[in-house]
Amino acid sequence: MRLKFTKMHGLGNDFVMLDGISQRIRLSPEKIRRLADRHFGIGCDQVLVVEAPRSPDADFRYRIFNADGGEVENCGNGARCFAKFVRERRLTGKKQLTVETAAGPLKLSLLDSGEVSVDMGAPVLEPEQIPFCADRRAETYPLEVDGEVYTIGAVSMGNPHAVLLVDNVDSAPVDTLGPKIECHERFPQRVNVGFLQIQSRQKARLRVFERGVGETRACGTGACAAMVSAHLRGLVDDSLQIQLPGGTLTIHWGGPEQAVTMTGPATTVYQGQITL
Ligand SMILES: N[C@@H](CCC[C@H](N)C(=O)O)C(=O)O
Repeated sequence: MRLKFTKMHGLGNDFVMLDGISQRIRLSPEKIRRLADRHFGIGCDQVLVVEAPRSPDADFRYRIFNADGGEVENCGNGARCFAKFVRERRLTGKKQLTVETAAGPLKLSLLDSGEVSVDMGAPVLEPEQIPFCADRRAETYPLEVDGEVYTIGAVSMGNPHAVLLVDNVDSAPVDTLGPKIECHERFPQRVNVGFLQIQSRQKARLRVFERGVGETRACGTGACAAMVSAHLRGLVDDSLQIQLPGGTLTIHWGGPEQAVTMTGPATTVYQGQITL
């Protein structure tokens, strides 16, 4: 199978983008791993496949796969790259788009500044829907790892996130604690793990250990989940600049039941073809 692809990134969270409308794509988990492999393939955190929508209300559908080959529900940086990809590939001329994802429809706007703004929908906080094992919904939960108890927020942005507050993200135990929480038994579908440093009511820093990938340069849904968790704890205002290792996202959230909005860049790196 010969595939045309575009390599893109959102703040360094990188993607192999595939147009599944003008070419036939059949990807096994092994082929996804091959595409994502930084030594034997193209290299990326996620593979995103654009398809025709199933509903007449949507412009497109897309599917997201982690570098480990697993399909996931949602991807914030991928959503921004998708909006730019379909314009650059001339699949649409629209600047306002609705896309179907496994987590439900997303609404996206290509801004005159070149950035993309995404209505990420309302966060899900009910433990069983995250899914997270807890007796009842709470703003924070104690989570025991290797005999030590950490305080976490648990949020779904279509995909599951745990959020821990740290004094300084530079010294946070992302590589050691991240994988332990990712596979913690209380998260039956595993979880993305965010380490959040609050700097002021409008600014924060974040590192994310992503499910199925490891630490990434940025995580869009992770930034949204971090905003929700910090807001629920009363630590931040409705607009937050979140600085990730790869750059800054602006996140807006007005509180429970409201949609989270994420705004940031999407960058095309190169196009190519690969035979799988
Ligand atoms: N990088 C993404 C999230 C991708 C999926 C995640 N690893 C998961 O398993 O849920 C983002 O920008 O949101």
